[in-house]
Amino acid sequence: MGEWLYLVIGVAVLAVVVIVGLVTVGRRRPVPPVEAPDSQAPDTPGSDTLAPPRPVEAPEDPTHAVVEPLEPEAPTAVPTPVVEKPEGTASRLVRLRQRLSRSQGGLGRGLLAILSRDRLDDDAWEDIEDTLLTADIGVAPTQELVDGLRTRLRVEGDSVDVRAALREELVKLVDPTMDRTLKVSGADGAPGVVLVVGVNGAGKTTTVGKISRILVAQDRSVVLGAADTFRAAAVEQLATWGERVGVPVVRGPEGSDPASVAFEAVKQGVAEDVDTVLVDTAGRLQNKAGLMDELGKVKRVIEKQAPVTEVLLVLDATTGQNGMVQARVFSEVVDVTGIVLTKLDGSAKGGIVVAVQRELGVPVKLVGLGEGPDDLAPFDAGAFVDALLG
Ligand SMILES: Nc1nc2c(ncn2[C@@H]2O[C@H](COP(=O)(O)OP(=O)(O)OP(=O)(O)O)[C@@H](O)[C@H]2O)c(=O)[nH]1
Repeated sequence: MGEWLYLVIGVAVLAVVVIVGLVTVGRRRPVPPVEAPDSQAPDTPGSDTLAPPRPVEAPEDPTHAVVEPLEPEAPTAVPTPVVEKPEGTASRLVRLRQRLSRSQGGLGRGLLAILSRDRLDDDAWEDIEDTLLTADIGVAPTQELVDGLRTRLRVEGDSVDVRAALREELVKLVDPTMDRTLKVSGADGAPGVVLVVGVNGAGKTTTVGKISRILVAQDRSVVLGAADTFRAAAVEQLATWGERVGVPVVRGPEGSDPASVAFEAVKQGVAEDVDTVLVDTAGRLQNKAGLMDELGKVKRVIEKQAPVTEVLLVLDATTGQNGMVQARVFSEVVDVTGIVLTKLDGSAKGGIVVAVQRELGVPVKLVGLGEGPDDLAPFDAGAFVDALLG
C-alpha cells in the first residue's frame, strides 16, 4: 500500500512539473507578427527588396489568431537591361541645330547690327574686330574676315547683300573643303579603330558613349575599350554607356596598363569581326613626356592588332585659350586626325572652331551640344555659319 502511495505521489509531481514547464515555454515563445497583406506599416528603411520572402511561423495555438493565408510574394525578377534605341539622325540634327543657334546666334546678330549702321567708319570696323575676337576666332582669321568684307563693300557698294557677304566670308574661314568624315571603318576586314584623347573633363568618355550610339543607330557593331584606367569612375561611366545600347565594354582592373586594355579591346573587336572599336583614354597632362609615353604606347600596342583609323582630340569649347594650349600639346604627341568640340551649348565662343582648325590644320568633325546621350552632331561648315547668323 505504501509503495502504491509513493508511486501515485511521484506521478502527480511529474505531471505538475510537465504542466508548469509547458506553460512557461508557451509564454516565452513570441507569437510571430503576421502582417495582413494590406498592412499600412511603413517599409523598414533600408530593407532589401531583393531579399527572399520571410518564413512565417504558424502560432502554437491555432485558436490564438485567425491567420489568413499569406499570398506568396512574387519572385523578384533579375532586371534585364533594357537596350535603348538611340535617336534617329534627322530629328537629332534639327534639334541640335536649334541649340547651336541659341548658343552662337549672338555673334552673327552682333556683327549684322554693326554692319547695318549708316556709316561703316574705322570705329565700326574696330567693333567688328572686337566682336570676332571675343568669340575666340583668333587674330589672323579676324583680320582676314575684316579685310575681305571691307574690300567687298568698297567694290560692290550699296548693292551688296551684307548678310550674304558676311555668310560667305565666315564660311570661307570655317573652310568647307576639309574632309570631315569620321573614319570608323577599317581596311581588309579589320575593324575601324577610333582613339579618343584629350584632357580630363573635356568630355572624352561622354563623347565615346555618344559616338557609340550614333554607330549603333546606323546598325554598326561596336566594342568599347575603357583605357582610362586612371579613374575608376570613368570605367564605370563607359560601362553604363555600353549597357544602355547593348555594346560590350572591355575593361581592366583600376590602375592597370591602359595599353593592355586597348589591346584587349581591339583584339576582341577583331575576333568578333565588329565594325568599329572605340578606345577611351586617360588625359593626364602631367607632362608632355609622360603623355607621349602613354598615348604612344597605346597606339603602338593597338596597331599590333589593327591600324588606328582615327585619332579624335576632344576639346572643351568653354576653356578658350587654355584649350588651344592643350590642343597644341596633344597634336605634338599623337597624330590627331579630327577634333571634337564639346560644350558648345554652354559657350558663345564658337569661333574656337576656326582657331583650332587653323592651329592644328585638322578639321572639327563633331560638336557636343549638351549632356543628353544623343547631343552630338557632325560638324558642317554651312550649317554652323547659319547657326552663327541666327
Ligand atoms: N553641356 C555639355 N556638357 C558636356 C558635353 N560633353 C560632355 N559634357 C559633360 O562634361 C563632363 C565631363 O565629361 P567626361 O566625359 O566625364 O569627361 P572626360 O574627358 O572623359 O573626363 P575624365 O574621365 O576625367 O578623363 C560631364 O559632366 C559631361 O556630361 C557637352 O557637349 N555639353
